[in-house]
Amino acid sequence: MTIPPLYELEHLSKSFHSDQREVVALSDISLVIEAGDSLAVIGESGSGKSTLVQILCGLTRPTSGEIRFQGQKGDIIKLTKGRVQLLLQDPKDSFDPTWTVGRSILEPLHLKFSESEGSQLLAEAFEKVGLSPVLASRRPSELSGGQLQRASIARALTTRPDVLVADEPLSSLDVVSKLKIVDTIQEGFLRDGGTLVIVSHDLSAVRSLSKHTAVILRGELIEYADTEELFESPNHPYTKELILSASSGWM
Ligand SMILES: Nc1ncnc2c1ncn2[C@@H]1O[C@H](COP(=O)(O)OP(=O)(O)OP(=O)(O)O)[C@@H](O)[C@H]1O
Repeated sequence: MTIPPLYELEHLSKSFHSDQREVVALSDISLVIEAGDSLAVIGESGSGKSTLVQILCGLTRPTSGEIRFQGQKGDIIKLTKGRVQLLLQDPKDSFDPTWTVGRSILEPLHLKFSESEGSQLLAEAFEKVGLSPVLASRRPSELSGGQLQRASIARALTTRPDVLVADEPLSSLDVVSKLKIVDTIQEGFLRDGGTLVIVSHDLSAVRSLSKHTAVILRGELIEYADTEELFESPNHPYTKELILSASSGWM
């Protein structure tokens, strides 16, 4: 028996209606993501990357076309229950401002782990992302943007998801923190067989993290390839431009 891919997207489109105008965010996207794959989604601002991520997490439904998770159609939230972690660009959104950061991280762990196992996982995760353990007893407003982003990555990894869907997770980080996070995702998640979908403008991070890269331009998937191949010999003129502008520091 063949195992179906983790995700299959077929002719998927998504439109929004705002001010009586139709905005086509995604148009006729077909894509397969296998378990254990790491896929980067790149493209300019407004091209539809976040919309794609939201669809993968079941937070938005496509207007037309189909999405299957492990061969099954239906409500993606139900189908992926507990197996997909979404990591957002703004880490503030994933923490309760009235709780300590540690409590926010420990709370979802109660379902799967004992209290001492939870504390152990929290300590390990903080160490992996390079955060001092004392920060766990602070509130989100007492951490810098970069520290909070690292805490949200620690939180995403402690729940041991099968799939990590990350929308611009590196944007508020300095170079050293960025390298640390890339390393943590590689060593603490991908090496254990996790599946990653990452949206990022940081093409060097994309290059080291992802096996495959999808390029989106105005809602269309214009190129999909093995990451190294795509960076070495991009096919589409837009991809060439994107890689050139990144290497000259414009992205
Ligand atoms: N809820 C919404 N209502 C109306 N239009 C929307 C909505 N969400 C997204 N859009 C529009 O859909 C298009 C794609 O947006 P999306 O956020 O997916 O792009 P993006 O590539 O993630 O951009 P960025 O890199 O700036 O985050 C844009 O034109 C955006 O204005």
